[in-house]
Amino acid sequence: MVIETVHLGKRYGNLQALTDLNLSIEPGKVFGFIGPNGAGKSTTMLILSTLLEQSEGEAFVCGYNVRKDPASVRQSVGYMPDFFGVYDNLTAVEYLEFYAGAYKIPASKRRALVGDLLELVNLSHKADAFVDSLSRGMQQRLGLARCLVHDPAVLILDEPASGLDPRARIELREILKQLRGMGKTIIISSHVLPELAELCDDIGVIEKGRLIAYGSVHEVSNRDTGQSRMQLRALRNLDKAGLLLASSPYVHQLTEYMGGFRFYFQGTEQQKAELLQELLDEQVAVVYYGDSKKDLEDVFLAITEGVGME
Ligand SMILES: Nc1ncnc2c1ncn2[C@@H]1O[C@H](COP(=O)(O)OP(=O)(O)OP(=O)(O)O)[C@@H](O)[C@H]1O
Repeated sequence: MVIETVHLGKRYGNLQALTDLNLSIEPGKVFGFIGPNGAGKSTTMLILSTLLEQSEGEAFVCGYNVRKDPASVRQSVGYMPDFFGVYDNLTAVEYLEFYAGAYKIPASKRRALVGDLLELVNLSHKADAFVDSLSRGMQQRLGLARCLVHDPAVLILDEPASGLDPRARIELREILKQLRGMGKTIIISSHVLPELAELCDDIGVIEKGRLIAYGSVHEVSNRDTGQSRMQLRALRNLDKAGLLLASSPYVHQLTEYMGGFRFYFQGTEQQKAELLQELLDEQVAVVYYGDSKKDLEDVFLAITEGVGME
């Protein structure tokens, strides 16, 4: 395991911000940490980055104990806080060279390293721009480059997509996919699930300091309700599709939606595949048949509903 927490807990005075957190993240995986504001995501990430000491339990990064061997953990981790300041009067190159120096990268190697990093985060064209003149999306990407200067095995990214417009989010996601392809283990937090669904191997949902769901995106999405929200779009024979769906024992709460239907499917993957085959046999010109993405948000709301309310 690259990251492991064992009965991890954190108290701030009287407030128990994190309770009995047990996580195991394998090498090369992207783990999405989801929860509303104040759930304990940042607290966990700060502990794993050695910037905050836990009150209970243990945490390990690349086999190093965060409390006993923080220097080794820091060499293994690139941490991006949810808010970071950028310095005025520094260009993107100078900014990254400064951090490369802080990580004791030899001066002779810094220029080439910074060039590579800027290319990775699509900022080569802004190398000599002042950092405070960059857009929010570009600053986020520069922040990502900053936490890569020492080539860490693990990236811990606290809400990296917050405050970004859709295009900037997509750009960030593409870069994260590249980093995943390079074998990095990534923990990324968000208070919205759909944003992470595509990127993550596993997700954990945290609420009031407790992990309340943990597993693959698919497992967590279907866990609570035991059913998945589906969407069908078709070009022709929609009336036939409607009749077929309405008569299926697996389909519930069928509604028309954007040139097709939305419905809840209660059944196995095999039964899902058979239903699609029946639609095709009826000459329904299917252009989309799959999970209704937007609804992952509903799942999140359903899972977290009532947690922490006595
Ligand atoms: N330094 C601190 N002192 C006291 N309480 C704190 C401190 N930092 C965080 N908390 C509290 O601990 C709880 C967890 O906060 P945390 O920042 O870990 O949540 P989060 O899930 O990261 O939320 P956000 O998305 O808002 O950052 C919250 O109730 C918060 O108010």
